[in-house]
Amino acid sequence: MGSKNKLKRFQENETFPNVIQPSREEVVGGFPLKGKWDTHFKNNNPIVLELGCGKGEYTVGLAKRFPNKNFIGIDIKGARFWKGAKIAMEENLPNVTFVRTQIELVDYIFGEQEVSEIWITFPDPQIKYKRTKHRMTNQEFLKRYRQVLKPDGTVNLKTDSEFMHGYTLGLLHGLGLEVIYANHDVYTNEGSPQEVLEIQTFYENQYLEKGKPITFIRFKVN
Ligand SMILES: C[S@@+](CC[C@H](N)C(=O)[O-])C[C@H]1O[C@@H](n2cnc3c(N)ncnc32)[C@H](O)[C@@H]1O
Repeated sequence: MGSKNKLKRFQENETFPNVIQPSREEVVGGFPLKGKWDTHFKNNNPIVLELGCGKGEYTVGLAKRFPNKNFIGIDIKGARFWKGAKIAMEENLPNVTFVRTQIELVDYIFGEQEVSEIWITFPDPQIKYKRTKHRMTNQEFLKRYRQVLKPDGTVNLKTDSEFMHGYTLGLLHGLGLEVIYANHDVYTNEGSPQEVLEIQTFYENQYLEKGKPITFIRFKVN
């Protein structure tokens, strides 16, 4: 994407009522919506996050399927989720919001047990040992997810990365955390939830074109 186009999207994001772009200081210095997201959505419906949402295919796709839940897509790249925000506005989806921030700050943005469900869609697997701290299912991230999730809350990981799939399963096993469902090739082996099969993301489509199997895990962190 050219820089002109990015700038245009940044400017448009500023005008979108379903986009929040706080500074880091605003987030760590006491984020006003923390613990009060019901005031933003004007209802008490369950809150579902998509972390590293890119263009926000899951945020928008799930929001259409589950109108009685609220969906929040988080990504540091606003020019990407501009797409999802625009679709949500055009299709009048009041249960969609995007926040431009770092996933590492998730526990500054949501109060304890404020979130019902988390989706992590095609994260960069960060395979190199030195990159472990950026891997989105490492123990530090799991701690942050535990902090914001309800006790029975679930995390959903959809990825093309066999490494990420195996790493996460191993870690969950070692920590004694419950794996509700796991499938190492969702389009070949039956049994995955409908939304896993029906919603496809931008990155996913690139992997599908290369014939890569897509994996899925639904797990608990409590
Ligand atoms: C590989 S892309 C996947 C995007 C999308 N989920 C999809 O499947 O098409 C990973 C996304 O995570 C975002 N991301 C990576 N690390 C992040 C972080 N620490 N905080 C916020 N966003 C992050 C990137 O900007 C990128 O959009």
